[in-house]
Amino acid sequence: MLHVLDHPLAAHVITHLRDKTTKPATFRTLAYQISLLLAIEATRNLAVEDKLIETPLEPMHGRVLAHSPLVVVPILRAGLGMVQPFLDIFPDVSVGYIGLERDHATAVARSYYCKLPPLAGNTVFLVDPMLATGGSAAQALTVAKENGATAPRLVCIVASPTGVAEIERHHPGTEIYVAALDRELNARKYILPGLGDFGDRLYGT
Ligand SMILES: O=P(O)(O)OC[C@H]1O[C@H](OP(=O)(O)OP(=O)(O)O)[C@H](O)[C@@H]1O
Ligand SMILES: O=c1cc[nH]c(=O)[nH]1
Ligand SMILES: [Mg+2]
Repeated sequence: MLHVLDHPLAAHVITHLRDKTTKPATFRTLAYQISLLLAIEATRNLAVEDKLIETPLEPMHGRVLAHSPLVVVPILRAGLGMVQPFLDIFPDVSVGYIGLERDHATAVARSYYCKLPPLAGNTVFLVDPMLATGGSAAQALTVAKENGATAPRLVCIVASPTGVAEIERHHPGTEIYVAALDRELNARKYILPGLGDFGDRLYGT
């Protein structure tokens, strides 16, 4: 199922990310901000448990996160720009890495790295800012499942309708969280209107 962020702050941040005059340092800050909003949305249904505490005035039953380790898996390299908010807000999180690179001519993703902690029984978030043809994310979901993930969630900043359809075709039922669903792909399989090459804009390459 596709979830599209619906929040004025998300709209504000994504517009500045798209703006071609935004420089890498600002781009990285904005990537952090939008990923934080996505992390909050994608964890809306995490389990909580009761905890008896005392405020300075009286005892009360509060709620805290139940023990449910999270694993965040960026798809290198651009996905690295989405990891930090997960590390900052969740107490019990580990990080895995899947390296995939699209061929510039064919747009087909090639795997060059994989290092994953145990995924079985954990809540797994694959993070990659751009869901274009969907080829990279579909491959990464397959790898995550082969390594024990049961229902890995996909968290992206900008998605194309083609990419969403590709995920639904290969991995039906995947929860997909995006900040924006854009119009289409161009002939070079870039998202329109999109924001250009995320990895290049993040790292100034
Ligand atoms: O949906 P797809 O058509 O597969 O395209 C999306 C992929 O392309 C980009 O990565 P890229 O291959 O440019 O590598 P990079 O992150 O190292 O720049 C992006 O970060 C996704 O991983
Ligand atoms: O529009 C796109 C498509 C793939 N990768 C990007 O960085 N941007
Ligand atoms: Mg790139």
